[in-house]
Amino acid sequence: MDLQAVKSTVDADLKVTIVGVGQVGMACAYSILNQNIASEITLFHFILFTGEKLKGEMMDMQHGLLFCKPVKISAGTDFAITSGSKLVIITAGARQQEGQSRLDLCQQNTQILESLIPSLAKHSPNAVLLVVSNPVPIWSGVKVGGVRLLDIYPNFISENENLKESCKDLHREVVNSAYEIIKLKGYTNLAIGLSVANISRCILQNTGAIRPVSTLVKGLYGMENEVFLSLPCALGSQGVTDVMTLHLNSEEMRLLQKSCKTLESVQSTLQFSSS
Ligand SMILES: NC(=O)c1ccc[n+]([C@@H]2O[C@H](COP(=O)([O-])OP(=O)(O)OC[C@H]3O[C@@H](n4cnc5c(N)ncnc54)[C@H](O)[C@@H]3O)[C@@H](O)[C@H]2O)c1
Repeated sequence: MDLQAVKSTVDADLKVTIVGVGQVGMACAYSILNQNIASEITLFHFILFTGEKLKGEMMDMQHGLLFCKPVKISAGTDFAITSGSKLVIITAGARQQEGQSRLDLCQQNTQILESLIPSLAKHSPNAVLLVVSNPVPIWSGVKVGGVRLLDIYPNFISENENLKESCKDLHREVVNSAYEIIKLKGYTNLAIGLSVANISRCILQNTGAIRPVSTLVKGLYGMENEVFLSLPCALGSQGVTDVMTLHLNSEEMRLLQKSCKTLESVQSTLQFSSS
């Protein structure tokens, strides 16, 4: 078997299903199409919510194939069309409105996920599920050459008053940036689409690269309960293969555990139709 034959076998097997064809779903589909990382992109949508839009989105992407590497584009409202996916990306869900936090969407999106995941898993039992619908907790950190600045010079920020203020401003801006974009254009989609395509590449090509994604943190950093929150994780064809252990100072540890408690208290209020 020559290399080309091996390559085409691998490529032919990389089906990605995108669930939900709203702003985020289509930005993910378009970014994945442009990055030549899937052999098939399937758009799936609940029949109740679609009208003619699903067909329109599929045709629009198909018309662009002249300018991309060959990819099969399909779409449908029957779960059977998602069969055999390697990766299922869920973007169906209520979106944040101005003034709403990610946590406000929890109950509504939990019910949507409950209605989707069993059937998606039945048709693609080996797929990695990537949930984009909110709430998705976000980890963010600054490193230079893979090393945290604070690990080299722990007092770098605390000894420099101007820098301390700049860091606070930067932190505020990062935390508020999505809300600012929602205020300006009504939703966020392009950056998240590119970010999802990048995560998809790590999974489909089994790269082992580190990306911040939300994962089960029970047993890590002294957290005892079943909470999912974002930490830097190694990603491969099985999804999250490792969670990175970071050196956190006592303040960072306190904040991480505070986030854990916040998510835990939201989780405890959620109602599941199966329970
Ligand atoms: N993880 C992130 O960083 C990030 C960034 C942006 C948006 N989001 C989230 O992604 C989700 C989608 O956002 P969007 O801007 O594409 O919204 P949108 O309104 O444009 O599209 C939502 C899609 O979900 C479908 N949908 C809505 N209710 C449904 C239901 N009950 N059952 C099945 N399908 C349903 C809609 O028909 C539509 O296709 C939201 O939850 C949003 O908060 C996450």
